[in-house]
Amino acid sequence: MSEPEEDLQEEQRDSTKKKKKKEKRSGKKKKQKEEREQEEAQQQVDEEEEERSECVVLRGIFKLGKKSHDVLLTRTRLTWIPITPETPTGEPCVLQPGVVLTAGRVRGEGEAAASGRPAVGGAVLGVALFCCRRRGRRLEEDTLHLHNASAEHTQTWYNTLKELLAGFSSRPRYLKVFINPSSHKKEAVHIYREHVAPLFKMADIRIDITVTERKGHALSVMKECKLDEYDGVVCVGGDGSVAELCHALVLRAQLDADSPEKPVKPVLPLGIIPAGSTDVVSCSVHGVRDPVTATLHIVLGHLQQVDMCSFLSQGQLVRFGFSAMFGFGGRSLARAEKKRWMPSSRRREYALVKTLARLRPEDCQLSFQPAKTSTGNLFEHRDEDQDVKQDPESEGEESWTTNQGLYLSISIMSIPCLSPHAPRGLAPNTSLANGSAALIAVGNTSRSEFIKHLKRYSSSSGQFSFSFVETHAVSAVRIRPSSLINWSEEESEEEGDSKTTPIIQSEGAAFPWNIDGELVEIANEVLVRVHPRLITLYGEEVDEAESTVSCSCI
Ligand SMILES: Nc1ncnc2c1ncn2[C@@H]1O[C@H](COP(=O)(O)OP(=O)(O)OP(=O)(O)O)[C@@H](O)[C@H]1O
Repeated sequence: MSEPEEDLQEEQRDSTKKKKKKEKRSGKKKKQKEEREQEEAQQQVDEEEEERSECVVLRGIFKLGKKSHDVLLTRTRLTWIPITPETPTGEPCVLQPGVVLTAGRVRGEGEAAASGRPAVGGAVLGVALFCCRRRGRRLEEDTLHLHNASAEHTQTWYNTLKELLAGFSSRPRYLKVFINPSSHKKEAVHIYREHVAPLFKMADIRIDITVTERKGHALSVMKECKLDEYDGVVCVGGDGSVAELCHALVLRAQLDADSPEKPVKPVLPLGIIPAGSTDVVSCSVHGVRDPVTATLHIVLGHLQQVDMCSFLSQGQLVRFGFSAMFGFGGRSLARAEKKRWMPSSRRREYALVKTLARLRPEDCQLSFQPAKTSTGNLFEHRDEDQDVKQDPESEGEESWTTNQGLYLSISIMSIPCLSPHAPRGLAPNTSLANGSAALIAVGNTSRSEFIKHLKRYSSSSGQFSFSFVETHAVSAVRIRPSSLINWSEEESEEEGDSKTTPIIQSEGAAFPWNIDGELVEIANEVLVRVHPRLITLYGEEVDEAESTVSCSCI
C-alpha cells in the first residue's frame, strides 16, 4: 500500500472512531435526557399524589372532651385544633388513619365510650375512633371521641372513615386461626378469647378457628384447606406451633406451585400470638411477648419479610425453620424433653445445669458458605433482586470453608432470636431479612469459660469476644458429625473427663438437634440453606426485646 493510501485509511479510521465517539456521546446524552424526563414525570406524579392525599376530605366542628375543635380529615391524617378565642391558631393534634383500627358511632349516653366498643342502639352523638397507640415496643388500644349532635354530620364522617380504612389493602378481612391448647401453661385458648378475639371483632375481621388436637394437626389442615379464601394465617401458641405453621405454609406453597425441589414463598402472611414459654419468633417481630401488640400488628397489616432456613439430611427435607442448635443446645433440649412432667421453667433450668455438668464437645466437620453480600451492617435491608440472585445451590464446592474440630455448640439462626432472656437476641449479628444467617460456632473450652460466654447473652454484648467463639454471616452450613452416640446412653454414663473426649459412636444412634425449640433427632450430616425473605410475618424489625426476666440458674 502506498503512503497516501495508508494516510487515507488512517484518516478514515480516525473519522469512524470520532463518529462512533460522537454517537456514543449523543447516545449517552439522550439516555441522560430520558432519565431526567422520567425523574421529572415521577416527581410530578409524587407531587400530585401528595397533593391529593393532603386534600381535605372532610372538615367539621367536634367536641373533644369539653372543648370544641376544628377537625380536618385528609387521606393521610386527622388533625384537630382547639377553637379558643384567646389562641385562635392553637396547637394541632395529629393522628394518621394508618393507626386507626376502626370507626364506631357514639350513641345514647355515650355507652360506646364507656364500653370501648362501637355501640348499636340510641341516638347518634358522634364518632369514636378506635386506634393504636405505641408505648415503647408495645402497641395498645386507644379511643378518640369526636362528639357532634348532628346525626347527618356524624354519619358522613363515619362512612368516609370506613371507606378510607377499607382502602388499606394489607389489612386482613378473613383469617385462618390455629390455637394450640396444650402450649406452655395451656392458656392459649384463654389468651385468644380474652385479648385477641375482641380486637378482631372490633376490626370486622372474620375468623375460622382450628383448635389443634395433636402434633402435626395444623400441618395436615394446612395441606388440605382452601387457602385462597383467607388473607392470612394466625398461630396462637409457642415456638413449636409457629415452626409447624411456617413449615406448613412453605410446603403448601411448594405443592401449589408444583415445585417439589425448590422452596416457594407462601402468599399468605403468618401472625403469631405468643402463648408459649419463650416465644422467640414472636419476640423477634414484636419486641415483646404481648398478645395485644401481636394482634394489633395483624389488624393494622404490618408486614415483615423474614429469612428462613431449610434443614436437609441425606438429600431429604427435614423441615423449614428459623434456627437450629447442635451440641449444647440440642442436648439440653433432649434432656428437658425427658422431664416433660416438670413445669417448663424448672425443666429448662434442670436440663441446662445437667448439660453443663456433663459438658462435652462434638467432634465434627463444619463447613459453611459465607454470605456474599453481607456488609456487616446489622439491620440493612436489601433489594429483592439481590436475594433472587443469591442461590447457594448454584455455588461450587470451592465456595465452602471447611473446618474439622471439637465444638461445644454450633448455632445457625436466620433471625436474631430475641427473647426476654436474651433481649438483643441469641444472634444479634443477623436481622430478619438480610438474606443470611448467623453461624455461631463455639469451640472446645473449659466449663467456666463456656458459662461466661452463655451468661453474656442475658447482659447485652460481648458473648462473642472469646477466642473459642467464631461467628460468620452464611448462606449455607453443613455439619458432618465424626462420631455418634445415642444420647440416652449418654444420660446413663458416668461422668468422665468430658472436656476433651469426643463422643463415641454407637449403632442406630442420632444426634439431638434443637430446631426452633423442637427436638429433632438426626443421625447423619445436616445441610442448612438460607432462603432470603421466604416468609412474611405480621410484625416489624426490632433490634431489642423488652427484658422482663432474668435467668437464675447459671
Ligand atoms: N392438642 C395438642 N396436644 C399436644 N401437642 C400439640 C397439640 N396441638 C399442637 N401440638 C404440638 O405441640 C408442640 C409444641 O407446641 P408449642 O410450641 O405451641 O408449645 P410449647 O412447647 O409449650 O411452647 P414453647 O415452644 O414456647 O416452649 C408443637 O409441635 C405442636 O405441633
